[in-house]
Amino acid sequence: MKMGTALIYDEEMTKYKLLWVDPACKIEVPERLTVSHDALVRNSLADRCVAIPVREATDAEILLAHSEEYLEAVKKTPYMTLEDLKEFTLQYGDVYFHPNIYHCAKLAVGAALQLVDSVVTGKVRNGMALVRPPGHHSMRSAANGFCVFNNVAIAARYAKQKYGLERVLIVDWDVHHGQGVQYCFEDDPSVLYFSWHRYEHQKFWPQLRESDYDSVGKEKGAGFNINVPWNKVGMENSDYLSVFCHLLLPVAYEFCPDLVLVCAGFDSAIGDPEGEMCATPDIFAHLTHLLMNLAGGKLCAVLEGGYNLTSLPQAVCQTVQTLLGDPLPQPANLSGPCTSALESLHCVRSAHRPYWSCLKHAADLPTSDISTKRIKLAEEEEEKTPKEEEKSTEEKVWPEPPKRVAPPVRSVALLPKDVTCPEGCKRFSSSEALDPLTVSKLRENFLKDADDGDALTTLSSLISITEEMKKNEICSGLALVRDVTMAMMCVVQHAAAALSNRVLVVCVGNGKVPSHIAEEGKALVVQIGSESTEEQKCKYYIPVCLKKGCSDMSGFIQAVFGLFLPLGYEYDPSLVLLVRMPDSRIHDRMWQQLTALLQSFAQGHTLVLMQEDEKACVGPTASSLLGDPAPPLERLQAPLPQDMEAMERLRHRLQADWKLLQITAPESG
Ligand SMILES: NCCCNCCCCCC(=O)CS
Ligand SMILES: [Zn+2]
Repeated sequence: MKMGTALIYDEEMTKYKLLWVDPACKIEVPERLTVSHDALVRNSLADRCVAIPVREATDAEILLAHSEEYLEAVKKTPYMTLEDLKEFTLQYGDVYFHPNIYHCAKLAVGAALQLVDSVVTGKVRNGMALVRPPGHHSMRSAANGFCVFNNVAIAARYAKQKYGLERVLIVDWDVHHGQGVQYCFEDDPSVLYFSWHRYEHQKFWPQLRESDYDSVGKEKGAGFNINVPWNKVGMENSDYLSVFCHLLLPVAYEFCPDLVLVCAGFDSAIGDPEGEMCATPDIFAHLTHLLMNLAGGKLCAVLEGGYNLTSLPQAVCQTVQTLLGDPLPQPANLSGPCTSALESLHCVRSAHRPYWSCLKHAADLPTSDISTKRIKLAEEEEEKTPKEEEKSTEEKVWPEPPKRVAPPVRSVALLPKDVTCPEGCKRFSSSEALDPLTVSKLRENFLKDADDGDALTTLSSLISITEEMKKNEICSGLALVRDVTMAMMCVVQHAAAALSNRVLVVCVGNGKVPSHIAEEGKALVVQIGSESTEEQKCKYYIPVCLKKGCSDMSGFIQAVFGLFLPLGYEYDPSLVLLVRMPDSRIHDRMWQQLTALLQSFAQGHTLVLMQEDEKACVGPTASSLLGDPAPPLERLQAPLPQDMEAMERLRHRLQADWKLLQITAPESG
């Protein structure tokens, strides 16, 4: 049954601010929280959430990540004069104290712990805590980067201690490196910390050598710390999605966490004076969605940074709206990752090759001298060419994120009469008859015997469903049909021709897929099975072969992240047709993961076709279409080398046409 989304916020955390002049700290203002919460209220998102009260963290909880002497020192700050506070602040970097900041810092930790309790006990499915001060820079005995206590690090330790969780994933999409989190867990294999951050070859704050991609963790924790340095500003949506698809998600699924914590900083969004990146607020809807099927959906997002008072609230709303299960926005401007991002991606994948079986086939590191020399050359080159005056971040403009309207009907089911309709789904019965022209075309094009009334009804119903999707009256649907291939042909033909849709067709299992439907590019057909179907005929028909077939979960999930998702994002369809071919042998859990992840595209307009005898799949498919998190896959063993090599060759061949398939910079080959 559908559980809610927690929202944890208390205006007490707005009651501290900078009391003196300090240029480095002036951006960290109370308004960051008020504009974010006001936007959630204004967009009717707050009242759709479960409001959970904050509480103060106890000393014991704070001591999970901090030293006693540090806590004792911070405890004295409420009684300090302004001069004492200034003096006290001097011992730390890029942070300020205030008589009420200790109280607020305890509430920020308490808010994160309340969120963990609500999600882990199942009171809610997921949630977000809007807090300040942020946490990910604070260290065992030091405040830093606006942070006093490490909210998320404490939450991870708390979750493991109180609930006996074995594995916690921390995703830090803030634009700064959460060095405090890295130090906390770098020798701990039970906490996987992933962070991307503005780095500029160590020139950007906090200018730490250990923020680079080669900090992979220590001793038993080797492999469980992943740093993606952004060596240029201006990173866009494509750069973020490429790192998720080709690095974070494969590793995260292999890690198979019991809980996902997000250091949800939005200074990585366009317009932020710290990040100077160009990713638009709607991308956070996709980043959130891509993490929501890990850990059975147990996801806790805790605010970190974010200083542009326009993009911050927009990104917060995009994140919360996705946590609530609303359809995703069409991703904006995917032009393919930039060279610098590809270099970073390549370096990180190579550095982590020894630790993750999904990366075992990552190409070698670009030999270091070439890479640094090339980068030096590139920079000298850049120095020469006069940079056109960059707009300051404050003048940056971007379109309002698109309204994400949930259609009146979430999901329909086209089923034989004897099959019960899953709860939450609406049984589809073609109410209005189709126009006679369409009917006659169906007869002549698709029906083996023209008098097959049932087949005609099924096909015309499928067409009606695609039309109602087009009008956004229905979000998604599933259908049990006698012949999936004929049904697929019919839907693609109609959708591509009549509705000028771009249709992404995902065929799971062997079976002849008439590739002519892909010819003119109105449909992109990807097929995954156990037979190496005839060589890839054209740019729009892409067969993926797994030696052991679709029952091989680790090979399958690599195809999903390494191929299907990047292709889908780049193709940007307005309809997704998911076809379960007869005897595909795919596991239900993998099927549910795929059904959930494909809703990244086409604002969730997914139509699932299954053979009539697969009645048992109706329930699980419906729950994924209704937005329930897919159950976690078991821990994945290594994918077959020959499968990975085949996918590597396929990716290499296709990346010229499909930029999001690239994982290395062009010249490094
Ligand atoms: N503008 C370039 C100078 C860098 N200033 C760094 C100030 C600390 C930022 C910490 C932060 O944002 C936490 S998420
Ligand atoms: Zn930050």
